[in-house]
Amino acid sequence: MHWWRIWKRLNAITPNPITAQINQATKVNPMPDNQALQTVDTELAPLRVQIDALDTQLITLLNERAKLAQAVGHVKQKYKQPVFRPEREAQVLEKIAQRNPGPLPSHHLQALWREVMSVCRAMEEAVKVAFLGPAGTYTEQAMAKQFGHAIHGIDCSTIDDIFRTVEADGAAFGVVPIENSIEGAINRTMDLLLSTPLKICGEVSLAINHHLLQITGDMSGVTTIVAHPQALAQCHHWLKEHYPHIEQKPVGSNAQGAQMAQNDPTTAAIASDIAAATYGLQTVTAGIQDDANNRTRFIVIGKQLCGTSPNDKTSLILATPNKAGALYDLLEPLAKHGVSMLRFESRPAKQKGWEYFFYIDFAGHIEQANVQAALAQLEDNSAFYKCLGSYPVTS
Ligand SMILES: O=C(O)C(=O)C[C@]1(C(=O)O)C=C[C@@H](O)C=C1
Repeated sequence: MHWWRIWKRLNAITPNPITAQINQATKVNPMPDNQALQTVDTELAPLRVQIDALDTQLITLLNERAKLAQAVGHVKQKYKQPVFRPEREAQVLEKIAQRNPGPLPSHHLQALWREVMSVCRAMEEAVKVAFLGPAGTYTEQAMAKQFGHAIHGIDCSTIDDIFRTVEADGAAFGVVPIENSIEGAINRTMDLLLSTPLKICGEVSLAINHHLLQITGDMSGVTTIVAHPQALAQCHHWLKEHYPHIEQKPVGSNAQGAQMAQNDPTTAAIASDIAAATYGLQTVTAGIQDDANNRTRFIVIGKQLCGTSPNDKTSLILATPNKAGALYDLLEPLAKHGVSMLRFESRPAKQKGWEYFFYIDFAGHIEQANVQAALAQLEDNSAFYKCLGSYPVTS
């Protein structure tokens, strides 16, 4: 028997003043384990009977919901319509929050419902989604946040691969990072959006918590720290302060770095807690990003156009004619038609020196009359115009 159990047994027979003090201070139940468990279980029994009864009702209700989703699936099949409808899912999630009487927080209920819709959707068809692999990346987390877990994830090794896989119908959707709250735009995604025929049909915002990971949690023999260049940049000051002499090596993804650290004690990785669990690494230091509110926004790309939801945004790429006041003229239609701009980024037009493409997000859906009027005028004013799609806003 473990010494701690023997000590507890002895104390149960002859209460000693030190234990009594500790018990008082920490409010530990002084009853021996089995007796305490029995007493607690007796008091819990009627509550558990009620939980079991509610679980039975929930099982029945969830299966009723799944049967309705199957019926929806048959109608969609008849009219050759897509299974995944992001605007409908956004509507369902909004209703969940509106109808929630508590005490469960709405964002927890919504997370549950994402999984409910994911399994209902899978009764229609398991949607194929391409993400930046290997297992354990933030992109995989973003994919699960958007689609739930009942999907067929296809792991790709680069952002380019994700675009190509979806373009070639190897997956119906892809999830790619587009901007980070510390480092700004993900340039490769921005550049690929310019030429792809794919549309944006959703977005996911994810809190990013980077941890320093090593196979045994010991940094004494570590000669290299590996991570995606974005993660290295997001932890730049922390690394400079704590490990200024260890070489930093960029790799394709943080999960790939974690995979490398799994097989090499001289390598430490910067990755998520999911990657740590996936590759059996120990956390040397948690939360090493320079900004505690580090977030990355991901977009969902696909061939599908999204219908309207309660709260949509639209993304465009524009270029101005090369003349004075062109940018002002370009954006004037947004103000004129009461459309609010949410994001404005520029990327150099690579073929032409000192000319730019402008990436603009604004509130509203392309099916709204004021948006259509603004877009018609924007298109007239632009030297280049591409609409990337309208899709539900998520926080
Ligand atoms: O309403 C639909 O179109 C459904 O297929 C049902 C459902 C759901 O479970 O609520 C499932 C998948 C769709 O992406 C949207 C919603």
